[in-house]
Amino acid sequence: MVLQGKVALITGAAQGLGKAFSQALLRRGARVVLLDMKHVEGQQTGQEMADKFGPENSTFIQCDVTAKEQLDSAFNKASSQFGGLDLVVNNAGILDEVQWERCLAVNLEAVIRGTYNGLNHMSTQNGGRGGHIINVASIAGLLSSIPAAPVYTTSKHGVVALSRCMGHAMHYKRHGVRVNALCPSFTDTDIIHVTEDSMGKDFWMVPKTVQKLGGLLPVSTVVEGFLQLVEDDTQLTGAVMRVTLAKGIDYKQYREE
Ligand SMILES: NC(=O)c1ccc[n+]([C@@H]2O[C@H](COP(=O)([O-])OP(=O)(O)OC[C@H]3O[C@@H](n4cnc5c(N)ncnc54)[C@H](O)[C@@H]3O)[C@@H](O)[C@H]2O)c1
Ligand SMILES: CC/C=C\C[C@H](O)/C=C/C=C\C=C\C=C\[C@@H](O)[C@@H](O)C/C=C\CCC(=O)O
Repeated sequence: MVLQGKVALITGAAQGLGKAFSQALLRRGARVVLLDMKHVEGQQTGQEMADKFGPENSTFIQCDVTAKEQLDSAFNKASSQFGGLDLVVNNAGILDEVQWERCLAVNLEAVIRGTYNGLNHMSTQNGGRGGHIINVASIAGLLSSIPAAPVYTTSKHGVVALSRCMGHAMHYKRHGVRVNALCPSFTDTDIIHVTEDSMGKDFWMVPKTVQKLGGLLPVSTVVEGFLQLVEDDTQLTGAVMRVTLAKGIDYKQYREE
């Protein structure tokens, strides 16, 4: 996808990966709607983007992705303000094994809703232009050996499965919308600074695992993978991109099922 003039909606865009993805898209000439539940950080990031790239090219909408009305309304606002959507990035996520129901609601249910909303808005069947949905999963969504984070891992496995199903050629033919998953390993953002309050007694395993894996990915490497996926012009759909320190950027290969 050539990004110049395209319209993207990104959830969890106030900070971390979502903010970096937004900035990368704006740099390439896209217009970006930033969604986040954090009002102060979101306003600040929105202002930063407006100052750098022009106020007409981005907007911040406060939105808790788990609240159906807020998410639906944010999609409607984004679409009417910028004249349709071309790219939806379901990125908002949390790591919370204590309030695990919330973890599933943010990481999985809201990504399902965001994927369906993206299809509704971009489908050629509904008068849309077609487009691309990128669901931010995690390497955790491809592993079954993260005992400290069973619900987070489950949620991310769900995101990978959802993206592969909705990225299937059957859906692509119907809607003209590609769906792919992005699976980074541990990256240098706030989410990995876990405490006992959110992770329970096994929280200490996270820094240990990071150490065992050789450290954290810089955000810039994940942005590089993200941009490769967005700018891919081979009609890739249902794909799962991995970004790891050990192997860099690659795609998980699946046998025919
Ligand atoms: N950093 C990593 O190690 C890593 C690795 C793989 C995948 N991921 C995934 O990347 C995504 C982005 O995380 P990050 O690393 O930038 O972490 P982060 O904590 O810096 O950013 C997450 C953002 O999501 C927002 N958010 C959380 N709940 C929300 C809700 N209900 N509604 C709207 N916004 C909400 C937060 O306010 C925050 O701005 C997440 O899905 C995460 O699971 C992160
Ligand atoms: C616990 C989740 C924390 C942060 C969220 C984020 O999505 C990152 C997840 C990234 C990767 C998790 C990897 C966990 C791996 C464990 O199974 C560990 O035991 C593996 C240890 C060594 C593997 C060595 C290797 O294969 O190279």
